[in-house]
Amino acid sequence: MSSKKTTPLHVLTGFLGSGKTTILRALLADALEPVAVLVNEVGELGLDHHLLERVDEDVLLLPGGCVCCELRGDLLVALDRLLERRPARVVLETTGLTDPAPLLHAIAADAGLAARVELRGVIVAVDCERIEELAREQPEVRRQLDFADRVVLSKVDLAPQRAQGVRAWLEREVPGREVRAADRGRLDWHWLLDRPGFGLRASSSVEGARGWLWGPLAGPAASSGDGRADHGSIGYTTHSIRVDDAVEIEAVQLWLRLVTQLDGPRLLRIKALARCRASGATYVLQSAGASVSPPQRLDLAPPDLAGAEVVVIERGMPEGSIEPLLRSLHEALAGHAGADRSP
Ligand SMILES: Nc1nc2c(ncn2[C@@H]2O[C@H](COP(=O)(O)OP(=O)(O)OP(=O)(O)O)[C@@H](O)[C@H]2O)c(=O)[nH]1
Repeated sequence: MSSKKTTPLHVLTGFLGSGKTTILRALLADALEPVAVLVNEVGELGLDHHLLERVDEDVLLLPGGCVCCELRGDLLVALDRLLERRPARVVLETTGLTDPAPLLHAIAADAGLAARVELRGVIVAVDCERIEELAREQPEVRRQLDFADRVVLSKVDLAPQRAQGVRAWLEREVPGREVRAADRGRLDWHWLLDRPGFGLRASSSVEGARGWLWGPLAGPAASSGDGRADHGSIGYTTHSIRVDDAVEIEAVQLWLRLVTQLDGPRLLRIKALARCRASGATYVLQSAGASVSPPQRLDLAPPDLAGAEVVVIERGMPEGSIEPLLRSLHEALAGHAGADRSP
């Protein structure tokens, strides 16, 4: 075991909308030590750092792709930059579509980085309401669970009767994982962060990780031999929209409810930051599949946001459906609630 001082690095993953940012926001609010954060987002418009409500040099954003494939080089540079600030620990929040294997390999294979960080394991956020359906339909979910050291159950308050069943399901599907429930993001940080990871499959940090990363990989989204996640074959598409004028929050929220009723399973994630026309306040509007969250008012609003920024992540929508969907979004942003989606 090395005696050099290394910085604990925690990988926080989980499917789109599973509660990663909520956990991280609670952690940052409670942390008694300097925690640096790297947030990777699929969409080109990075919104998550606003949701963390902490915008400073200890929070770095990596938007526009996945660190497990197209942004791997950027990941290493960004981690290097964060480590320069000598944080007590670093948390990497992946996108919801990340395959942990090539990501962990990229970290372990970079000799400079591997000498400076101690991989403390993979934390997977699991949406209690949706996990079983997601595991059937979205190949990344199984991969993320396969690599989990600790599983955090989120949204237990929305589905308290499901929590016990989800625990039993996890024990059947990925036996031996440590599982705890979060209370709207909050949980025992000592349990989450201070205990060493990779304990289930290997003996110690990076070297140990290397062994199991290159062992046989299970699951339908297995990476290619060179460690690249093939997002192409399970493709997703992102659409980013900006408007300069403030919006009617109710109209956009209604649009969100309508489109997710129609196309929930294919509309993997929609997130909007929007300035309210009536009050001038900034709101986050969002959905994950067919599940729409209530509008959330941001205390720390981005000063340069005059109108709205929206990211739509979809998988498998026919081309002929996208154009009317985006047109109806523009109409909702302009204030026409329930806008017609027909081509
Ligand atoms: N009621 C309730 N809502 C939650 C809980 N955890 C997360 N949410 C809500 O679920 C939605 C998605 O949560 P996020 O934390 O943004 O999920 P995420 O995994 O970071 O999403 P992506 O970064 O887009 O993949 C938000 O509206 C959250 O407020 C919870 O424990 N209870």
